This record gives sequence, C-alpha cells and structure tokens, in this order.
Amino acid sequence: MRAAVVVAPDKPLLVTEVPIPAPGPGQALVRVITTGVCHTDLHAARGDWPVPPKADLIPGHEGYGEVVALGEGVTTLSVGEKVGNAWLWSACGTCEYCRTGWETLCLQQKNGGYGVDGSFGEYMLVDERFAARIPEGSDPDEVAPILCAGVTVYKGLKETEVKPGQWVVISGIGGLGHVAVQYAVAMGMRVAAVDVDDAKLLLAKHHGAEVTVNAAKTDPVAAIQERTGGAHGVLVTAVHTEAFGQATGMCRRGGTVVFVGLPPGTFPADIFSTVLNRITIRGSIVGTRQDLAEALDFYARGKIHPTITEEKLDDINDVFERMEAGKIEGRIVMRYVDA
Ligand SMILES: NC(=O)c1ccc[n+]([C@@H]2O[C@H](COP(=O)([O-])OP(=O)(O)OC[C@H]3O[C@@H](n4cnc5c(N)ncnc54)[C@H](O)[C@@H]3O)[C@@H](O)[C@H]2O)c1
Ligand SMILES: CCCCCCO
Ligand SMILES: [Zn+2]
Ligand SMILES: [Zn+2]
Repeated sequence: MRAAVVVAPDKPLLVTEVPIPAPGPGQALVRVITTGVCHTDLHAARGDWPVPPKADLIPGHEGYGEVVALGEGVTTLSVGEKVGNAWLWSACGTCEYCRTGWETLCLQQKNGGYGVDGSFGEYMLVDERFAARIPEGSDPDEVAPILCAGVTVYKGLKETEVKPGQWVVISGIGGLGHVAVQYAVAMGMRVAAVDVDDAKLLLAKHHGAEVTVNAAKTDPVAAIQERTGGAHGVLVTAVHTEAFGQATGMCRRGGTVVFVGLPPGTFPADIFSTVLNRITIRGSIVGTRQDLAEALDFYARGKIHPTITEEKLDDINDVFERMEAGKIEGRIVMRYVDA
C-alpha cells in the first residue's frame, strides 16, 4: 500500500509502498478514504516533543474509512462499516484512570499516528473497542477533522466550564481553533477569537466569533479585557508559547484557562494575580470515546462544518511546510479514494 513514512526526525516524509498491515486479535483492517492533517502530525515528523514517535512511523489520527477485514475475535465491527482512528487508539480499560472516565490519561494507552501507525496510508488498523463509529451520511472530508480537532476542542471547551451566554476566548484559529469557534457557538458561548493572522480571524468571524483580535498588531490581553470585560474561559490551541503566557491575563476573576496547543517550551505565570484572581490553568488532551461520540453528534446534527482544503498524500511535505508557516486556513484533508 502507498503510505507516507517518517524516515528520520526533521526530514521530509517518504511516500512509498509498504506492506498492508494484518489485523491482530480484536483489530480491524480499514481502507482509508480520507484523513485530516493535524499539527501533531507535524510535531511527530519534526520530532520536537519530549517523547519520540515509533520508528518508521506512518502518522495520521483523523483517518476515516471502511472496514475491509476483521481480526480474530472481533464481534462489534462488520466489514463495510465506516469507522475512524483517533489519537486514543486503545487503552487498558482496567486502571484507575480507565475505571473513572479518564481513559485519555491511561498509562497503557496506545496513540494512533504516533505509537502505532496511522492514517497517512491507504490502509490502517483500528482496535474494535476504540474505533470511532461514524454517523450515517457523514461527508468524508468534513468528518475526518472531528476525530481529533473536533473532539479535542469540544472536550477543552467543556473543561473551561464556560456557561451559555458567557465569554470564551479561542486563541489560535487553525485546524483546532476554527472548529472550536463552531463548538463554542453551538454550546451557547460568546466567542472572542485571537490569532496572529487576519485571514484566520476572518474565518473565525465567518464561523460565529463576535470579537476578533490580531495579537501581532495589538496587545491581546488589553483588547480582550476592554471588549469582553474579561473572559470566563480561554481555550489555547495556538502553536506559539507566547499565546500561553497571554491567556491568564485575558480572564476575568475566577476564569479558567485550558491549554490544548502543544508548542515545545514553557510559559510564564504571574503567581500573585493567579492567586488573587482565582485563575484555573488546566491542560486537556483529546477526549474519551464518549466525548468523541458527543463531538460527532454535534457534527451529525449540522452544527459543525470544518473549512476543508483537499490535498494529495504525495504533497504531504508541501502541506507540512505551509502548516509550519501558519498558512493553512481551516483543515487540510487528504483523500485516497472516492467513496
Ligand atoms: N491537547 C490535545 O489533545 C491536542 C489535540 C490536537 C492538536 N493539539 C495541538 O494543538 C496545536 C494546534 O494544532 P492545529 O492542528 O490546530 O494547528 P494549526 O497549525 O492548524 O493552527 C495553529 C494556529 O495557531 C496560530 N498561532 C500561531 N502563533 C499564535 C499566537 N502567538 N497567538 C495566537 N495564535 C497563534 C496560527 O496562526 C494557527 O492559526 C498543535 O500544537 C497540536 O499538536 C493538541
Ligand atoms: C500529547 C500529544 C497530544 C496530541 C493529541 C492529538 O493531536
Ligand atoms: Zn491531532
Ligand atoms: Zn487504563
């Protein structure tokens, strides 16, 4: 099968022929129809995180496709069914985290497109317990980004604890952020969008943001305070550490900042104002299978329409260069077959 392989950190991916994987017990083989390209895939290719990906990785964890073969003992999937892979590719199911609704924190978890091969190839493997069940009638291009961007920002917005009618800042209006604006609007929140690129802010307005701030042109903290009175919550999806240091200052007293963006590095946090204003800073990673089912339901009900540009697998290195330059509006989706 044709696949894009990370042959070495920070080197271009090699698009080449590799063997079609065989489904093991409890697994299914999926013919990939479309896959989103997440900035995490770029981090994996660049090797810029503390934990390296598997050797000869096939990235991709927003893969949508059709089950074509079942491994031994599979009982909950059938050939022809439409499924997706996800970052949370599998978890142990028996540890304290798995038992208490936090399978995303399971120490035995496997991660699609990072620890196990993902969807940047014509076929991929899924674990029957964690394969995303795709709603009937889903658009192959639109539904793929829900598998990571969608579930991540949906969970992140829940973690901000922002209520309907209250203000949430979405900082970073890329693949995740432009979908976050839509989930926030659908969840009844008022949205203020922050990015460093006017084109992204235009996209945010298109998707329902009431306030937009270009952090490259003005102080985003002062602008958010002036135009919202301070946000009840801030969701940071940006790929620059600067956005993380700015987030707490955008909050009103008692506000919650949720970080999902993962640029390498650290951020400054002012102790006194964090304590005095009772600011909560929370990390959030993807979502559980239940969160994903809920995020897919928002999509199935027509509340979420990712802005998509379709590209080819052979152009993945060019896509990564444009992503690194912050030039991608919405989400890139690669399509392998028409279906
Ligand atoms: N926590 C999780 O579970 C999770 C899940 C998916 C992705 N991620 C991470 O989220 C990040 C974003 O992913 P993506 O696919 O949306 O990336 P993307 O490249 O599509 O978008 C990044 C956005 O950040 C904006 N940006 C850059 N500097 C900024 C600044 N100083 N202030 C505000 N905005 C700024 C860019 O203009 C761009 O719009 C990546 O680091 C990715 O690894 C985390
Ligand atoms: C710690 C890595 C989290 C990445 C989630 C999928 O983009
Ligand atoms: Zn992702
Ligand atoms: Zn577990």
